[in-house]
Amino acid sequence: MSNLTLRNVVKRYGKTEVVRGASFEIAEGEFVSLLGPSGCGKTTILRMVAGLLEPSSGEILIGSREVTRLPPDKRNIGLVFQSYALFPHMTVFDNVAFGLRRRKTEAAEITRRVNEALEMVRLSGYGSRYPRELSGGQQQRVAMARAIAPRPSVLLFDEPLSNLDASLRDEMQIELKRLQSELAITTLFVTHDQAEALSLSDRVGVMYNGVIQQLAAPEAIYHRPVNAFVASFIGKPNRVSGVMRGGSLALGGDLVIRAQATDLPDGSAAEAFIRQEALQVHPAPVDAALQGQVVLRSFSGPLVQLVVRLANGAELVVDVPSAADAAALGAGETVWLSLHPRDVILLPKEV
Ligand SMILES: Nc1ncnc2c1ncn2[C@@H]1O[C@H](COP(=O)(O)OP(=O)(O)OP(=O)(O)O)[C@@H](O)[C@H]1O
Repeated sequence: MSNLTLRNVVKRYGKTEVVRGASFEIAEGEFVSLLGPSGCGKTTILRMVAGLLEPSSGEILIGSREVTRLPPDKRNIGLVFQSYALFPHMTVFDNVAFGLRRRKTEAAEITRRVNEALEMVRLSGYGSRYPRELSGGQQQRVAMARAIAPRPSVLLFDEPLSNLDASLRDEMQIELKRLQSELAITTLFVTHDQAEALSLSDRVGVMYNGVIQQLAAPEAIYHRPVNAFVASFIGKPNRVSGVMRGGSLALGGDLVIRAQATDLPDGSAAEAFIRQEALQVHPAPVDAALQGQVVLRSFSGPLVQLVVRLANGAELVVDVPSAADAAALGAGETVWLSLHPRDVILLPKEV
């Protein structure tokens, strides 16, 4: 086991920088996800760590060993891809044994480690099957067993669950979390699925445009985003613009959003990001609430979603638990929205 360090890693194609100076460290046993929209550069980072792509500049270290220009098989990493990439003509046992045989591990030790790895992914007894005789989820577990059997220093996952259907993906997420915490292997996980990244990771790096915008614990990413990209990418919150007046955001008319202490100067343009679950709906006026009108109501089972239009034309989406009184409100009704100042994320307006 080792930590993984990237120092100012850049990848350039022609004049385009697709990774612009990535610097971060993953501690021993830590699980870090890179999360971002398609094309942001997350897979490129993973492939450089794996040794499948050479950085244009910068350094990659596993433990204290510099591996920047070493081939993949000299890095002691385990790789799991979206496509499983199992060898179709080999049994499950031989697939899992592959890395160990390449290292000339002794036969008895191979058998022991393959069985141990298959047990860890709950596939004991499947050793003599071929990949085509397994479900997608089982094949992905074989791929995981193959990655962990040689006891790598670092595990790399490239969207490993995105080929699985939704219920299997949830199940595999729990499996993966269990496996990683049992093995405590340093892990870099690439995904575009924010729920997956938030629920699995010790820290999440949100990427956009070749830059890691914020690398922090899931709660910090969700509640204390550092910029508008992170705030709007995670959870798709409501977003309203205004001007700072006495520590609150004035939206125009007499609409004001109170926030917690902020260092944004009075008179500056700012945006408030408000999660849909942070707003409370009232059928009658309450203190410091925003008055509006319900323009849309949709029922989704556990939640009713209301779209409320404020006097300035801004529309806010509110999630109301189905069992709450406010869930009975319908289009056309006048409502008041309240929220706690701590639930308002205020950021300077980006131009
Ligand atoms: N060989 C290449 N030549 C030129 N540009 C490339 C090459 N490979 C990747 N890119 C570009 O690098 C950028 C980052 O790609 P990357 O695969 O890392 O994105 P990603 O965030 O993993 O997206 P996805 O989730 O779609 O895989 C993209 O804009 C892509 O078009």
